[in-house]
Amino acid sequence: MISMYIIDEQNVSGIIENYLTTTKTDSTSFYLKAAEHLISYIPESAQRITFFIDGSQIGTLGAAVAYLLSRANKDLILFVRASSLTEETEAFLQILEEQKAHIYLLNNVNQLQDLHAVIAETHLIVDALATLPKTQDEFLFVKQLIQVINRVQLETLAFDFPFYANDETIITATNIVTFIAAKKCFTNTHFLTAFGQDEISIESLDIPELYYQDKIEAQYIDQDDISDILKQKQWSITDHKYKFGHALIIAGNVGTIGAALLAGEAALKSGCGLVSLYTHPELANLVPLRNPEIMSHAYTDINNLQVDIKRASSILIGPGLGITNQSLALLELIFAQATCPIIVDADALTLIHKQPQLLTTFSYPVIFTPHAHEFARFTGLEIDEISSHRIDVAREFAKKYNVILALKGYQTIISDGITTYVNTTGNAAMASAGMGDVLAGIIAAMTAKQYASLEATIASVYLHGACGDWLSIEKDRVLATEVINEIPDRLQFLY
Ligand SMILES: NC(=O)C1=CN([C@@H]2O[C@H](COP(=O)(O)OP(=O)(O)OC[C@H]3O[C@@H](n4cnc5c(N)ncnc54)[C@H](OP(=O)(O)O)[C@@H]3O)[C@@H](O)[C@H]2O)[C@@H](O)CC1
Ligand SMILES: Nc1ncnc2c1ncn2[C@@H]1O[C@H](COP(=O)(O)OP(=O)(O)O)[C@@H](O)[C@H]1O
Repeated sequence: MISMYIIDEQNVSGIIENYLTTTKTDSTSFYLKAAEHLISYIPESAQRITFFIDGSQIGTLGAAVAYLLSRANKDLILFVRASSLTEETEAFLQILEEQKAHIYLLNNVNQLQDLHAVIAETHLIVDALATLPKTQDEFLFVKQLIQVINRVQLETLAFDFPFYANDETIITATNIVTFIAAKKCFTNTHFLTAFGQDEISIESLDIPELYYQDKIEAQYIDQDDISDILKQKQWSITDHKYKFGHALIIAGNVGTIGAALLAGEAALKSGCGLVSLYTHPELANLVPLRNPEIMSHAYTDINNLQVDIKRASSILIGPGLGITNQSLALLELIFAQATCPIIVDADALTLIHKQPQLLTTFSYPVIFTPHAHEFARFTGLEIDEISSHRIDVAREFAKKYNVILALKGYQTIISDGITTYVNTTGNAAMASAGMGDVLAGIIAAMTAKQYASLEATIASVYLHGACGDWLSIEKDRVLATEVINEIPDRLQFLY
């Protein structure tokens, strides 16, 4: 993990400025001290180095590193993209100019034609750009600049984050050193596809958390967080099954009874005391043949269902349920009568979209677990919009509907609208049918065991991914049932 906290990349300059002003730190000394650390990221073998800097504080860090490198007799070319520079950058550039570094002001598209040839002669690119384009002209300029830089295919060190024009046009950095904390752009799907966490190092710049705590957008979940959550519940040798909670699951249909079984089995393996499954009338009798621990009923048995709704300590609705009027009626019944946390997954997410008034009436915790496609269907947002702003869209949705949202995928985002978490477990070997049904079953168990809903969701998402990571050490593909069987061991390990 690179850092626990995630901040917006556009806040870094302000945080540095505020820190320098508040602490009355001498800014030149600050940048030079930071540059002394940063210089260790420059390979010894790179003799000719191209810098791209701008008017941001990141640009100043670039200029400070260039200044130190010029004293080490490196050959430097600096391209400066800015209408105004910080005082410190101006001062560093003045010295660099005196020391015969090549400095070019980069403000004209025509200059880009010759840029490729100039950069190609060097051994390393340092991307110290951080000011995102504000106008269409700037955007077009930056886009072309990035394309030229990427075409050279040189080793590229990015300061803070690889500079980007949009999701498709990002500097293809080979190394990233990020400042203060991790950056929000790192959680976007395009970035996650382009860069691995291994390529990212962090330098705190010795700025204490106090100076950015109000800018924290999200935090990565780590193993210690999960252990702390799990340890909140200690079980006694005299406990009976009701102490471990009763999960009520409404799931499955003709052709998708598997989803219901996966959720039910996952709930049991996650330590739930009892699981009651309500499913399609033709399938209810088949459930015990596969899993005798699960109590199964037809979802048309409304009298029994109403009793179980009152007895349940968590209710999961949706996996494989089907998008039918019957399912919608069940959803309405649950929302009307529940007194415990509800997990809304899969088809129930699609159905609830048709009855949004349900989301204005509940008084118990509600947990939504959409994948990106289900989330797009619900919100009307484009998949691209979701992929580019995963933290923002998850937080805003959770806040708007007063629910806990787990936006699934690589690095699942979990938010209650106030605090947002980014999961650090799970991998593409888990991209197989029924994997989300298993997660829903784990969350049903954790909430049934009376963990607070947000903490139950975080712990479940982490545990689910940890099972997948463990299994994928020896396998390229991981099945949903394999994850279920791994749950008890991983759970014990995390305790
Ligand atoms: N054994 C069983 O009984 C099983 C039963 N199941 C049950 O089936 C029901 C339907 O669930 P479902 O998610 O497959 O279909 P649905 O919501 O219509 O989405 C379809 C489109 O969404 C997309 N997409 C899909 N996943 C995505 C992702 N992770 N992240 C992003 N996008 C994703 C993809 O579109 P694409 O990206 O290819 O354009 C795809 O074409 C549900 O009740 C479930 O519980 C399944 O769990 C399987 C095992
Ligand atoms: N590439 C991936 N990296 C990490 N986790 C993944 C990846 N692909 C899928 N998963 C996880 O697997 C689960 C898939 O859920 P979902 O798409 O609802 O599956 P299904 O509908 O088949 O049950 C989610 O928890 C998701 O986070």
